[in-house]
Amino acid sequence: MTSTLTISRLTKRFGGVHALTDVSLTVAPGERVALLGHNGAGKSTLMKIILGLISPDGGEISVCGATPGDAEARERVAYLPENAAFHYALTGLEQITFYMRLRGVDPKGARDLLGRVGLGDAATRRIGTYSKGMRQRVGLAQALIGHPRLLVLDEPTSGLDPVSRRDFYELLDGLAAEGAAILLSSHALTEVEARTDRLLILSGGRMVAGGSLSDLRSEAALPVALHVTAINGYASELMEAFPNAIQTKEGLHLTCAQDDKLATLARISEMRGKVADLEVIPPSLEDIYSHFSRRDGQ
Ligand SMILES: Nc1ncnc2c1ncn2[C@@H]1O[C@H](COP(=O)(O)OP(=O)(O)OP(=O)(O)O)[C@@H](O)[C@H]1O
Repeated sequence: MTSTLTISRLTKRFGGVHALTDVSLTVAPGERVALLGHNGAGKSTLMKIILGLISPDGGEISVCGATPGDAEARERVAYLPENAAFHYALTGLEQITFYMRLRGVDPKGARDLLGRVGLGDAATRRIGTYSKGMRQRVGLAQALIGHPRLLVLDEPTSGLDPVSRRDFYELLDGLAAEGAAILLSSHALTEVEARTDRLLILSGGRMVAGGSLSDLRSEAALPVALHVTAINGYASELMEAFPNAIQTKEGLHLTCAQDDKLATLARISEMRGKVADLEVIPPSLEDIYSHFSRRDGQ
């Protein structure tokens, strides 16, 4: 399938700052891709280049087959900034009608668009009375004008409560199911783990990792943690069998390499008469993320 967004060896400098170095990525139609990275990693720079707001120093980029900033690309790409600001005195309906006119789209569809993002009932209320979650929805409605093929969303759920976040991702799921490609930046790791198809990690302007969580997990090969709860009175016997473990109130805590996981489990299983419970804790997305971010010397 032809990618909606194709970036190859993109480079951008600001004076002595290497904001992006050799960055390559693709986003296919219907794919939801999360862009992760520490502050200053280069996420906004990458988004600005995709939107055609700034030019790269090197590399190639194609948005729906066009060059960013061209009329064709601008028509097909939508952007939602982290804190979308609207005129507080306008109603949602007035605001979206205004944007539709600006984009040369028939504003008759404004109410439907607001209904689609769950603002049908609030359409004629002033935006000044909306909650942050509702304002984000106005931003999304604005981004959806003209059926964009690529949505670029800058930390779209920051500041939203868990229910609003879930609703927001449900909207994105629907758009992706219709074939829109979605690239969103986020610092909320556990959230994007569950709600996107692929994660990309930028660190110091370089793309240091990319793939599904399980791809990243196996590439990082971080140790697995095991919590063993001892049957009353057997904690010290278990400690003797695993001298490198840390003794806890209920039993012991040990770590082992991914490759040793089954062998370690087998050893614990041999001691089942002394073990009340066992919990295997895989590395979290935070662990995996710090692993890749650190690898670049950050
Ligand atoms: N216009 C500019 N002039 C000079 N340096 C810049 C400019 N824009 C970005 N930079 C630098 O480029 C690097 C990447 O910045 P960028 O804003 O892309 O990071 P980011 O990943 O979006 O960070 P954050 O998560 O904090 O928003 C940083 O070192 C930043 O200071």
